[in-house]
Amino acid sequence: MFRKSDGFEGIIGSSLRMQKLFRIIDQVAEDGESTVLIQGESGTGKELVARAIHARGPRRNKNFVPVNCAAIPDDLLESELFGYVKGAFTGATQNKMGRIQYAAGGTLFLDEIGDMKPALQAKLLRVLQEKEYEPVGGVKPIPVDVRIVAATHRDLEKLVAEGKFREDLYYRLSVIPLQIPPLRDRREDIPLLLESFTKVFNRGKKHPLAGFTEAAVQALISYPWPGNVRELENLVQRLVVLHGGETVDLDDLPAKYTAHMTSAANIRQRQGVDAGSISTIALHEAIWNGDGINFNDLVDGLERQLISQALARTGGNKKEAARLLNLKRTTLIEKIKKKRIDINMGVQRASCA
Ligand SMILES: Nc1ncnc2c1ncn2[C@@H]1O[C@H](COP(=O)(O)OP(=O)(O)OP(=O)(O)O)[C@@H](O)[C@H]1O
Repeated sequence: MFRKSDGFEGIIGSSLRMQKLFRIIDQVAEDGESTVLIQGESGTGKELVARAIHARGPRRNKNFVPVNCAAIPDDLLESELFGYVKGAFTGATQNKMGRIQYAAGGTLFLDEIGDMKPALQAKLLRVLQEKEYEPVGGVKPIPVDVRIVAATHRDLEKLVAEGKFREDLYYRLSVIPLQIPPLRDRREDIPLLLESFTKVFNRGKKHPLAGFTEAAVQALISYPWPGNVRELENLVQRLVVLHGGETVDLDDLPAKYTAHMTSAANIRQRQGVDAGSISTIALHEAIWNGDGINFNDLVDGLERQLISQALARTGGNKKEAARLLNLKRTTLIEKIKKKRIDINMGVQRASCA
């Protein structure tokens, strides 16, 4: 979808939470050995994170091998992972290399690890503890050097408590636990994701999508996104097809993306009061959930957006951007450095808007 040069290894996000995640990915990647357990809801980008860990670490020149433990039937998963020797079962007419061996020297990404059956969990534990495995039907252990990155959208601790997941394997896997926040907990990223996906899906289109009205963006910012970034990506793809050449307004959004608002008219009214002001994004009531808000994240996200937009409007000219923001130039430069704001990103965003 995104190129590796977009965002952080193709992961888009400028919220404080994502910036923190990027820093941790770099630390984890550098280590190159420890097992990582990535947890997060479906569609939050767990596979992207696993790929980034591989791509930024010392194993990058060897294979990254993804295996979806939920998608492969139980009886096939064992031979897919560990391979088999000739004669292991009817139809095994020759030796077959398993994906663990294919990942040797590189990274094995075990997606949906929570779905792995107990017998296989025991075999995997052996790989982690002894750094060796036996192919199906084999008698001799084969040594293997592989980094294991596992992911799940399930609560593994709960599965352990219910006796469905081995406790020893859980501890072995979660040497480095990474939690990816759901999109509703980093709503500041939504405008950037909308712009970035629009740019991608607009490529080569005769009638590219012109963008989104402020009201449409407001509605999308306050939508709960149960399908996370995958859902947002799919929505933008659909809008590019159905509304090419237009600016997406509230009425163009499928009903479920506006149903959470009190009424469309209500939003327009708010817009009227504070037309064009980005502060309505951060102050929208929908940011309040049962747990309260993350004040620092929201303020940081708002600052980033304002700075990026000012840079975008001025083609990256810091002096002009500082004037638009009514900030001292030195203050702006300090903030750009401290927040590691990508000046080019702002300029690109301006040219695609
Ligand atoms: N921060 C992000 N920036 C850009 N694209 C993203 C981001 N997060 C997710 N995506 C995109 O969303 C889709 C789902 O991502 P991915 O498969 O990594 O999620 P996942 O958490 O592994 O999902 P699942 O648990 O369902 O396997 C992909 O198309 C991916 O490119």
